[in-house]
Amino acid sequence: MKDRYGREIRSFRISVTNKCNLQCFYCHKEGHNLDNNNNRYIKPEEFGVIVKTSTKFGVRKVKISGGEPLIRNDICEIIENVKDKKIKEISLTTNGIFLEKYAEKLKDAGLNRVNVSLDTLNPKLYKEITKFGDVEKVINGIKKAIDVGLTPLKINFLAMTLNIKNLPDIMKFCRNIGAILQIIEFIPLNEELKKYYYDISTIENEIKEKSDKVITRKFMHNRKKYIVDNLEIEFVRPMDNSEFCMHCTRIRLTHDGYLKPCLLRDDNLVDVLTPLRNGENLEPYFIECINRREPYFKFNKLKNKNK
Ligand SMILES: Nc1nc2c(ncn2[C@@H]2O[C@H](COP(=O)(O)OP(=O)(O)OP(=O)(O)O)[C@@H](O)[C@H]2O)c(=O)[nH]1
Ligand code: SF4
Ligand code: SF4
Repeated sequence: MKDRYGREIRSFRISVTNKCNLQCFYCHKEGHNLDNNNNRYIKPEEFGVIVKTSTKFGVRKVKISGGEPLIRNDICEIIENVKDKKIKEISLTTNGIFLEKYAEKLKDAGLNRVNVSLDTLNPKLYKEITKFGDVEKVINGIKKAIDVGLTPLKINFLAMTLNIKNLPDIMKFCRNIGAILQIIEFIPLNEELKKYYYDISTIENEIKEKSDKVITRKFMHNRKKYIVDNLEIEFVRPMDNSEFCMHCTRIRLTHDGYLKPCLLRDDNLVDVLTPLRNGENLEPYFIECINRREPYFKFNKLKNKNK
């Protein structure tokens, strides 16, 4: 099904918890919502029903996120329930601290690949950014995940003024271990964070010039992917980027059971857990969520078909 802006629905990002073992100063608290009610803790089989319904509207890829998804001790059961013949890929985004411990079990449960956040290899700076994190654990987790085949593994590098000097080291690391590098533009959530904003277009231009090949990821916000000396580098530039939003094919589920039409909005959620627990058909709730979708950064070429 397409939304009012002609955008298809292909991927479903499900937050399985709003809790995290780290406290990054820039955290979006993506899993966080108005409702902090334990009764709305979603069970593995409930994720299964919700994801199965989403496949009727075009979803073929599931991204599991948090908070930190690996703090749920039933994470493997969640993955087993989400598996469906129509779902072509299940991936998970993690801070990597518990990855070494879980990698093999996740793979056995049916997870295809992981994205790991890594803003620096420097232990001191890593701790400064994450408050409690030990970067050694993350590095070991990444290596283990590659060993067990949770690949292609992506490293998420959030480009900020305070870590941009670390980018060459991260590039070298990714090249050595065969990971894909995602360079993500930082979205300052408040005035105080604006000093960390770093415009990644200069780096993108440099990389574009050096690259051997450029690929556009259709259905993934039309993101550009560059290949430089065997290293794949992808740029994620959501800030004020109307093209990014125009090609957005994602819906989300909050950790407490609301369908979320857009990452950056909390005012248009659709409760799907209550109807699920009342034994209702969930399709009308998905239709409502899809109808509420709007590109956050609008582009004047986009036409609202209802107008
Ligand atoms: N604004 C916006 N940003 C997004 C969206 N999806 C992902 N991002 C950004 O991209 C970052 C990386 O997301 P990941 O969860 O690692 O996965 P992904 O890159 O979206 O997906 P894959 O490349 O397919 O693994 C997030 O931290 C967000 O900053 C989206 O729909 N809207
Ligand atoms: S690891 Fe992710 S969820 Fe946890 S605090 Fe950092 S940004 Fe937030
Ligand atoms: S900001 Fe909203 S509309 Fe834009 S890409 Fe992200 S989720 Fe999609």
